[in-house]
Amino acid sequence: MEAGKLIIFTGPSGVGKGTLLRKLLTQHPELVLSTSVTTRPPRPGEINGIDYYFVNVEKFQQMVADDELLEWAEFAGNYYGTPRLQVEDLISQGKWVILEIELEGARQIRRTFPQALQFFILPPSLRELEQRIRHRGTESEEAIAKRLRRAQEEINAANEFDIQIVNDDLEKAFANLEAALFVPC
Ligand SMILES: Nc1ncnc2c1ncn2[C@@H]1O[C@H](COP(=O)(O)OP(=O)(O)OP(=O)(O)O)[C@@H](O)[C@H]1O
Ligand SMILES: Nc1nc2c(ncn2[C@@H]2O[C@H](COP(=O)(O)O)[C@@H](O)[C@H]2O)c(=O)[nH]1
Repeated sequence: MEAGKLIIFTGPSGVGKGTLLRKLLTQHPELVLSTSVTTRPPRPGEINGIDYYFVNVEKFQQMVADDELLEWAEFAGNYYGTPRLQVEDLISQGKWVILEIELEGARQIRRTFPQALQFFILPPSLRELEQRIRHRGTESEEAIAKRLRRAQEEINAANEFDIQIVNDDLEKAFANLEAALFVPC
């Protein structure tokens, strides 16, 4: 059986991680996106167990205490984490598993899975990043402000990651992502 692989996908909120990943999964259905646990309330249209496992703070803290999360972090007022079992099972089955996570979680994974392939997605500018978050229309003003405050700190950490991709033109960014992911060995 081919060896499984862990792939980290990080970058500031609104940069287009989810957009790139949806395209990647459509074209490469053999890849698996890990479903995270979060205390953030669902956005309209989000489905429990598909977009996230939506839990309350007590349940999240219990999962942390029981060591059920591979990594976790607080981000813009909510908790997010990666269920350990699901990821470990998939990797042992030889799957390539993608984690779409924020910076602190990515750093934790880097320590525990140094072999993970790490992507950092950059915006063409902070101004464009702000426009993308606003146009998405999913966050309150307060949440947008929190996410943008965090964005600069995240961008400053881009060089910690193996591969940086600027998501300016979507098709170009996607081609760079595919090329880096499926590099011939
Ligand atoms: N290359 C691009 N050019 C213009 N708009 C884009 C591009 N990529 C993504 N977008 C748009 O930017 C918005 C944010 O994208 P997306 O939700 O994928 O970001 P994200 O990084 O997954 O955010 P979060 O971390 O908050 O989940 C969406 O409205 C999306 O359509
Ligand atoms: N550390 C983790 N970060 C995660 C996880 N799942 C998602 N995220 C990141 O949180 C922010 C906000 O997400 P949103 O859905 O509220 O916009 C974003 O950067 C995600 O990548 C996780 O399991 N662990």
